[in-house]
Amino acid sequence: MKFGIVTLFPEMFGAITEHGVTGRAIKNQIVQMQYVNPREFAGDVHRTVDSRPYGGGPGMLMLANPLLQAIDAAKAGLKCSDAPRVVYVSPQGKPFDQAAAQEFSQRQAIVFVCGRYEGIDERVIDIAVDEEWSLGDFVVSGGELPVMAMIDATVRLIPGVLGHKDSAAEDSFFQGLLDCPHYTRPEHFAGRDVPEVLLSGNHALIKRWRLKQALGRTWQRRPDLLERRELSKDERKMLEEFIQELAP
Ligand SMILES: CN(C)c1cccc(CNc2ccc(C(N)=O)cn2)c1
Repeated sequence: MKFGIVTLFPEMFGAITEHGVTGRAIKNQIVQMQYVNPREFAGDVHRTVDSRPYGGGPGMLMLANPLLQAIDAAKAGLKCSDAPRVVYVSPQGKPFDQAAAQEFSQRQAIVFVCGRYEGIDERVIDIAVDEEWSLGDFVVSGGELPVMAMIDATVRLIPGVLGHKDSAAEDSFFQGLLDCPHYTRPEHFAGRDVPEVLLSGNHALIKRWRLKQALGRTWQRRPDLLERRELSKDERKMLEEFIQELAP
């Protein structure tokens, strides 16, 4: 999978290209990253990429012309048979979630546009942006960090990227639930023991316990996620049991 990144700060992306699962995916050439800096297309001697907003207001906006040229260069640079879709990441976008990461991971390529300042001239969105996505309802200084998070969430779902093939599949967000509690050695720590079932070696029981914990936690912390998820008869029974066990 290829990513074309339009950004004023390409060096920020070292955070995902030099480390961990994403770094290994790039080293193994499962993933390719290319960068285009709008400053390369700034016409004037000062290489200006921002300008004050018409109508007044605080802050600056990214100029359309350098951005549009950078987006075109990024699309061309990916050399994809199907033109890659251009994704602009901003607080005004559609909420990104695991399902979106799953869908992104099946694409051949994506061009991400990282806004800075107070955003970009709207005509760039009208002319060149195919999709607008948001990492959540908050503002950071630039689109780079949200884009890196989206790329990380996407890349780990590409087959062959994660060592233990089940790791991603077991990501409980896969089943629309929060994750269950996890334990590792030592068995006894700070006067707290690992739940017996996890030491039993009974994989059916362990699987059931984990699903029950995931259902219970989701019910406790994120009831909104439960609303969006059909529960099977057995899952409903497990959730009832979990609630019973809370306040016997
Ligand atoms: C209107 N405005 C402030 C703005 C507009 C566009 C880009 C930026 C750059 N900052 C970002 C980008 C994305 C997100 C997110 N939630 O995905 C948060 N912050 C800011």
